[in-house]
Amino acid sequence: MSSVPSIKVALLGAGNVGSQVARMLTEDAQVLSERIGAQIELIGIAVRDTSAKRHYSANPSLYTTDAEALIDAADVVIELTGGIEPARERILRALKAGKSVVSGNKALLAKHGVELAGAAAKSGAQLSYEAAVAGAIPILRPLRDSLAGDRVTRVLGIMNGTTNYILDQMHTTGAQFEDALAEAQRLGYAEADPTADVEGHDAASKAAIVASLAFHSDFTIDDVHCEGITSITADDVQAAEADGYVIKLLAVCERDGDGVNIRVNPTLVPVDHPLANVHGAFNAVFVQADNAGELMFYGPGAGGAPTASAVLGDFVSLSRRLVLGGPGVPESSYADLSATGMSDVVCRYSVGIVVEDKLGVLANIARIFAEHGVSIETMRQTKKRDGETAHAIIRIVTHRATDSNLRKTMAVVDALDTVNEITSVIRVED
Ligand SMILES: NC(=O)c1ccc[n+]([C@@H]2O[C@H](COP(=O)([O-])OP(=O)(O)OC[C@H]3O[C@@H](n4cnc5c(N)ncnc54)[C@H](O)[C@@H]3O)[C@@H](O)[C@H]2O)c1
Ligand SMILES: N[C@@H](CCO)C(=O)O
Ligand code: NA
Repeated sequence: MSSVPSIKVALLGAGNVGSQVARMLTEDAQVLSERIGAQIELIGIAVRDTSAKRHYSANPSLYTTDAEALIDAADVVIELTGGIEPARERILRALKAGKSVVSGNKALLAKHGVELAGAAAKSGAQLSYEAAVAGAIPILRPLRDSLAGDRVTRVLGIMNGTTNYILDQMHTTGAQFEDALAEAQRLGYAEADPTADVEGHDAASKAAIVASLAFHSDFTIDDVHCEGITSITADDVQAAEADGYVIKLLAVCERDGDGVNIRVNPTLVPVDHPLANVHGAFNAVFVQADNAGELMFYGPGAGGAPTASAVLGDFVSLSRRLVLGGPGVPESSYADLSATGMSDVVCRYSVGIVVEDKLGVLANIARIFAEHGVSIETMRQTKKRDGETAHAIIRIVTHRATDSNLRKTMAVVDALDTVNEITSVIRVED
């Protein structure tokens, strides 16, 4: 083994992911040490309650509530507590002292990534966070290293396991939204506050991280247009199936003129599209690059052990560099591109409108679409009877239109006396 006598590891957090990392660092310590070329030693696990029951019980003497003292005694810090504070302060404490850090904290990285990367670059420490996006799937290292010589034009995919699990259950078993969410929480996929998952914020954090690496710029979650899945109903799911689609929460980061458009929204995906067959908490990410063409990354996007695999990969990689010596390689943000707004984004749409079932209503709606330059591809009407009044549900799929034209169209349609409700406006992936 090398002249580095040992690498002392501090683990912050022992929840779904942290406890699996503790297990791997304990059970695989010898194998990991061989791969790194130096003995590794887990010196402590910072938790809030040292007596709490955990998925994996490490040596009881390792648990401590004094995270700061643990960080100060370590060579490498693995942060798996989540949230902004005190995670941010603790990571900065480590980086400023030249200690390398592994984190899976996408919420923090998508908000304060520039500050953290700056602290790492200043002290020469390394900051790695493969676990932050798409769980076990290697996607950040490919973007950062393997594709560093190419020009990425688009990254698109399913980047949140919880919402994919919920939508998949709604499609395949007819499960209710709330039941599927509870199961995703039980299985360890969801964030501590699952609002982050279902409102799309978790996928938006990931999209900001991915876009920053893919386009060599600094983006934060504030640069991401974000819609979650809370408004998706069983009716939307059934209507999508009737038209030959499934609903997926997609994250898209793409070159848009001189900038980058970054968005997260529910999307209708044709049933024969590869993304339609991404089930459960699996994720899939497509990357398009000028020379590589189209690449697809697929695998478990959430869960304790799969995510711990990505954490350990980062840990081995940065520990090898510690053994070799020299500073970490900073991220490049030379391109300095800006995020673009939504108004010029072009795609197809599926809309659901509840109308009074009267002569001329359909023709009037079709006319409004045409007047706004939004061409209708298909239109389907079904009867809906509630109480005295006869209603119809109109489902329209449009040809490609700009986001602004579609919004203007829907505003005019919504104002019609004969329109009861616009139940959904969902983008359609070609
Ligand atoms: N669960 C997943 O599938 C998954 C996947 C990728 C990334 N992540 C990320 O990994 C991190 C951990 O996720 P998780 O699912 O293990 O969460 P979790 O809620 O199961 O575990 C977090 C643990 O950290 C502890 N903790 C919180 N604040 C603390 C503090 N100040 N000091 C000490 N301990 C504290 C909590 O008590 C809890 O035990 C989060 O940033 C999450 O976004 C999770
Ligand atoms: N809550 C996240 C964990 C993985 O990042 C998800 O469901 O995808
Ligand atoms: Na990953």
